[in-house]
Amino acid sequence: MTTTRDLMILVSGSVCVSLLFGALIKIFHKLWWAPSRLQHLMYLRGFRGPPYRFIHGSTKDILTMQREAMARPLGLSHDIFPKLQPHIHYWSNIYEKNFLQWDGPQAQLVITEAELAKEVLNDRDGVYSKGKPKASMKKLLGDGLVISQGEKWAKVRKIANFAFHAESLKRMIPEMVMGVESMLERWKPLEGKEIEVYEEFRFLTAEVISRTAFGSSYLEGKNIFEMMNKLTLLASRNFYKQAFPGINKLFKSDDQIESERLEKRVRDSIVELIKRREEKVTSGEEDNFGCDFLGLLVLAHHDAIENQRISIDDVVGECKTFYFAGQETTNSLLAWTVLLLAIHTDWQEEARKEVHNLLGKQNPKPDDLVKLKTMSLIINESLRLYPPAISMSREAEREVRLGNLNLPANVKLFISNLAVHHDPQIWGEDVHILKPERFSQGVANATKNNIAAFLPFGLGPRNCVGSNFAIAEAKIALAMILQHYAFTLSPAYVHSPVQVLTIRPEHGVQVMLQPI
Ligand code: HEM
Repeated sequence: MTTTRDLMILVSGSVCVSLLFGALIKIFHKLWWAPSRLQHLMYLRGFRGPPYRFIHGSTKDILTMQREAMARPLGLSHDIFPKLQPHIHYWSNIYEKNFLQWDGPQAQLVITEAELAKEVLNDRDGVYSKGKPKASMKKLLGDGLVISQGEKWAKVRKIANFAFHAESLKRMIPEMVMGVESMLERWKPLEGKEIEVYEEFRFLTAEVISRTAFGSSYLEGKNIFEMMNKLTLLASRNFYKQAFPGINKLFKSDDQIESERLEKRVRDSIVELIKRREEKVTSGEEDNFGCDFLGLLVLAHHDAIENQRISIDDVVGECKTFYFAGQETTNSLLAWTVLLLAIHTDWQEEARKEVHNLLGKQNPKPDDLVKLKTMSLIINESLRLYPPAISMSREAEREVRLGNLNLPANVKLFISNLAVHHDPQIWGEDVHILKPERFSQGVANATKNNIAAFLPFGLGPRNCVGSNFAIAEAKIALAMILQHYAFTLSPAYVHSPVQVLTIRPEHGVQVMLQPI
């Protein structure tokens, strides 16, 4: 005879089975049915690319190709596109210049054509959003300016534009000069010897962003930078990792646990920084929060109008974003430019001549920077060959016509500016050769009026808010180095650009330093 207990077991058993069945159907739909159907639709619309593979999409192939490319020696060649984005180099050759790949179950149109990149980045109809960030990127950058969208983005972008506009930048120049002076002081014992500059520029760029944006020093923010550096490594290592839905919530990988721990510690340290700034006002030591970026953020956090206020987590997210974006990128630009000048000593001499004619032994002043024309050509060519940020991501919010393609809604877009910068059809057969003179008649002339052919700082409403800051810092550092030193490449240098979100020299950049 069936008891009530048996009945309950039967009912709860069937509920469990139907829940499990429902979950399986959902997973099957997400990981197989939806991508397969979308793939079919996109093939019919003329999109080509590697076929979708269960769960992983194209990511396993991408990781394999990247591993193989990293193992191939590069010599001293500047032909870095096949090394850093081997899958894009390969697939854009065998399919189409703009092809379809799969970031796990998500369709992703890879764009290597300048015209399409321009259309997406300019986003005249407001179709292309930044999309949902990967969890690891969110841990690194919070919901800061690089990631945020809509009103929240617009509010902070206004603050950042103000904090880094030309007049504010002028006030930052002396801090930049001071940072370079202390770096050159550190270099004195190494005169006539080998020096590794990537690490040197890490300290410099960290010191400069700390002083100019956060009113502190590298030493004060040291633990934040160290933790951000670890988070960067973890975010980069897990960029293409895919997991079965739900599994990553039940079983966290060591990297996830470590990222969560670091995320919390970074938050605590930044909240401390914010509190110290607030206390200066509450204790009467200062009558405002300050006019640097942190001061403006804290002010926005205390806005009298409630719906204008930004939360403490927003302030933390922006600080993380600027600690990262303000340091890693310029660090990379400086290291690659010094490498190029160490190899191409004729251009080093040209740049030094210009610096001597303009500045003699004086430190650069704000108005001098625009007059360093040869330096601008060299920096542009360095940014073309070794763009610190080699890609940009977007998502189509709705169905849209892109070039001659009909793009379905919710497809991700991956723009490879590295591919565009290394495209011989745009730059000519000497595309991999350092030729700063390409830019001598201006960027428009170098790109034959195709403005999206040169995208080191992006384009359109989401372009880089710190581009002038980065160029000013790079010019000051290079000018002051050239005033004091000549340098050649050390025999110890091994050319191995690697992507750890930005492009880094895997083994550093070693140069021999000769005082002049
Ligand atoms: C050589 C140095 C730099 C390079 C190559 C670079 C590159 C870029 C690129 C390509 C973008 C556009 C991303 C996209 O469209 O998705 C971007 C955005 C951004 N950059 Fe930079 N950047 C540099 C320096 C800096 C500095 C020094 C700062 C801060 C002081 C900064 C802060 C930002 C921020 C906050 C954004 C997001 C802007 C927005 O979405 O509104 N960058 N950067």
